[in-house]
Formats: sequence, C-alpha cells, structure tokens
Amino acid sequence: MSFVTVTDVWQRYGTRSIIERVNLEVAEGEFVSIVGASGCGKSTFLRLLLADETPTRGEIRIDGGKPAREPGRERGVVFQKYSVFPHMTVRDNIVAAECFPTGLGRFFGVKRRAARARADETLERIGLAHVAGNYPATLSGGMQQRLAIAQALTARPRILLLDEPFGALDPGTRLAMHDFLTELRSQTAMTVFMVTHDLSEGFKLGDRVLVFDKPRWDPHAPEAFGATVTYDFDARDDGVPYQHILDRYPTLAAQ
Ligand SMILES: Nc1ncnc2c1ncn2[C@@H]1O[C@H](COP(=O)(O)OP(=O)(O)OP(=O)(O)O)[C@@H](O)[C@H]1O
Repeated sequence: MSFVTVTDVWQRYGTRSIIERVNLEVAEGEFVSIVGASGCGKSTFLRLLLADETPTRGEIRIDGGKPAREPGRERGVVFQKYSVFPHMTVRDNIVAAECFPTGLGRFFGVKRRAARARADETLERIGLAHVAGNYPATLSGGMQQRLAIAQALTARPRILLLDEPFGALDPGTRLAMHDFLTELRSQTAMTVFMVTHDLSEGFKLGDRVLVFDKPRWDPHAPEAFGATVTYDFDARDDGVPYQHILDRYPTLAAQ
C-alpha cells in the first residue's frame, strides 16, 4: 500500500518550469534515493515532500491524509549544511530532538535525566561522547553533520528527508554514517528520501533509485520544461547491479 503518494506534481517559479508530471507511490519503510543533474529540481522535490512549498499543480498525500500546508513533526530533514542549534551543547541538541515529538519545549526532573542518559548513549554510538558538553561551533564539519543526522533520527520522524547528507564528509566518516543510518533504519519503520550525487551511495542505501531528468528540451526556451522521474530502479538486495546500470544507461555516469 502506498504511504507517500505523489500525484501529477508540477512546480514552477514564475515562468520557469522546474518539475513536471511527477507521479510516485512509496510504501512505508522504503528508502528512496534521488539522483540527477545539478539544478534539475531534486532539492525542490524534497521541499515539496517536506511541505515547505506547495506544488503549482498536483498533490502529495502522506498515509492518505490531506495534502499538508506546512512542515510537521512527522517529517524530519537534514541538509548538507549543518542544521544543529548553535546555542545548545552537543548533548542538549540531542535532548531537544527528543522533545520535538512530545510537543514540549523541554523535559524536567526524571524525564530530563532519562533523556540525557539516552542522548549520551547516542553520542557514544556516533563517536561524539567526548564532546557532549561542547558547542557545535567547536566541532569539525564531519562531527557537526553526524550530530545533525543523529538529531533528526532521534526525533523519530515517519519520513526522513536527506539532502546530500554525506556530501561534505571524508570517505571514512561517510562509511561510518552509512552504517549508522542503516542500523537506525532497521530499528524503525522510517521512510527515507535521500538526494545524492553519488550513484553508488544511492544504490547501496536505497531500495529504489529515482533519476530526475528533463524528458523534453527546447533549445530556444531552456526553462520551458521541467524535470520528472525518468528511471525508477529497484536497488533491493543488489537487484540491479550498479555497474550493469552504467553499461545500459551511460549518461547516468556523468551525474
Ligand atoms: N524559491 C525559488 N525561486 C526561484 N527559483 C528557484 C527556487 N528554488 C530553486 N529554484 C531554482 O530551481 C532550480 C532547481 O533547483 P534545485 O535546488 O531543486 O536543484 P537540484 O537538482 O537540487 O540541484 P543541485 O544538485 O545542484 O543541488 C534551480 O535552477 C534553482 O535556481
């Protein structure tokens, strides 16, 4: 059964068409990777899923509900640029994330102590226990991104939206974050949409890999047509080998 249903979605900014005719059905718990040329509208599509923007045409429904008009707690988001609270310590950033789903500004007493203990476990898991009392500005970029991802996951959103979350990380940290995300995913029924420029990362983590591209192109009016989903690959259990895809669709290698 479809959990996220995208029906005939178009997005235009002024006279510029960015996205057109996107139709998609995603089951709860699926991990959908999104790839495509720079500027083709991948982040715009994530903002539409987040309900940060309303499509020019069409609608997006979550679990059969009405199309949302603004972002809600059921949707978490991580951008390539770190999105943690700069005025809170590393530990309090995680504790704050636990408060989001409860609607409370903060916890007190026993609840607060329990939340701090859980935050410390999370920080241990992501290798940030030694900087729990520090402020984010004192951490390296990779550490801040790890914190941002851990924070988004701690809030246990039903849908997690990741916009090139590992783009700024060194290869070792990137692999560690892949494991972290895979482990947390196996513990929840979270549905994930991840934009990436790295095809192999898209196939490794995703159950499906969507390719966004412009099927129509007018050289005299390059902004007349938008991008849509031109391929929807099954990536489960290495169902479609990555190299095999590059052989069949060499244009993807250029992305
Ligand atoms: N609010 C906006 N108003 C006008 N134009 C916008 C707006 N947001 C995005 N755009 C334009 O829409 C196009 C698609 O942008 P978007 O960021 O979605 O692409 P992308 O595929 O995520 O690119 P990249 O891979 O480089 O991050 C770009 O040309 C961008 O300038």
